[in-house]
Amino acid sequence: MTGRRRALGLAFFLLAGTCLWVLCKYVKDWLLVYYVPYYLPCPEFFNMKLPFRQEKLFQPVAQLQYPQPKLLERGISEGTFNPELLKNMYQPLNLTIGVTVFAVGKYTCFIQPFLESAEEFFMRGYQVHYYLFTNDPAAVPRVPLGPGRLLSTIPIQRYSQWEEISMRRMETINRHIAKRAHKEVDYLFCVDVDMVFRNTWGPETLGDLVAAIHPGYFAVPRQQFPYERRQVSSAFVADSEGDFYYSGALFGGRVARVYEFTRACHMAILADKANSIMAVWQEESHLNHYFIWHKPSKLLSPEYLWDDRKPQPQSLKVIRFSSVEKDNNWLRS
Ligand SMILES: CC(=O)N[C@H]1[C@@H](OP(=O)(O)OP(=O)(O)OC[C@H]2O[C@@H](n3ccc(=O)[nH]c3=O)[C@H](O)[C@@H]2O)O[C@H](CO)[C@H](O)[C@@H]1O
Ligand SMILES: [Mn+2]
Repeated sequence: MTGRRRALGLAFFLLAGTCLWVLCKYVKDWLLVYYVPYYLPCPEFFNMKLPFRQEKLFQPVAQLQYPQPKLLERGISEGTFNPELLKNMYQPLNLTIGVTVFAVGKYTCFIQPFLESAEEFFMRGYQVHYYLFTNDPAAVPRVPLGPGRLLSTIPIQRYSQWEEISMRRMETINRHIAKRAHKEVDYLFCVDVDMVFRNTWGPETLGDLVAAIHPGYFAVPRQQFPYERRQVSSAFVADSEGDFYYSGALFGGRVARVYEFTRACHMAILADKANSIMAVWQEESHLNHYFIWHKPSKLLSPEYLWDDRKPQPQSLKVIRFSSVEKDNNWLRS
């Protein structure tokens, strides 16, 4: 009798357990959050809702440990490529290179020197499409463009804080690629406007996902890189991680890769906003976080991103693109 009762009890527990497990599984699915995938390029997706479950934080079993790479052995720089050979390879491809640049508020004063110098040095002999985002289209000067080169001025709103203006570029670029740029360009570079070109910039810079070393950190041990170090931020990077400190003032690549990249950065920025936190160097921190697990396929040396305020070190043979002196207090007021 007790044996039968025990068997019945066991069967009951098994049944109840299974039911509970099935129930849990269903409830978990009901609790899914839905989001609208605004970023998908096809209009028919706009009314579609996709289920989204909070992504589990990826925790590697062992930390990725290897010595910090030396910059001077890496990175595109004078002497590491053959311009003649590259020209013969790339010219027949009939590529269009896009450039996004933002000039909001007083930053419109940088447009003229930026465009004039780009016309002189940037991707000469290729088709170039500049996308200039501004809150003040009337302030865009008329700069004569060479054949095959195009400028589109795109009106955008002005956020009150400069940090927000800078960070929102990720969102704006991402939407712009979905809406338009993916049909118009093969490669896209996204750059700061407070810059000028000073020397040739050619197809040696083209790659799937391209990044540049921040001019202030090319000779610094990784522990001293100004990555976001607070774990609550989605831009967090541990002391033992990171190859280079990349600049937020320049990134690029194949348009589809730039789309994925800007989307990931924008989502991470939104996640931080939801937690009332802003990464230490805004979108630059998120960019650096992204590049830890999605390494750029091409790295540009500081030749491609210098800063006029720094003396030119001997190791730097040419300066091709450099940030100009500026008065941040006046610009950001
Ligand atoms: C030396 C230094 O401190 N560098 C940091 C600073 O770069 P920068 O001082 O170079 O930032 P920035 O003032 O050039 O702003 C970035 C870009 O946003 C656009 N813009 C910004 C503000 C505005 O009112 N209107 C406007 O159009 C413009 O295209 C500008 O070039 O900030 C970035 C964050 O975003 C990065 O953290 C950089 O590491
Ligand atoms: Mn800048």
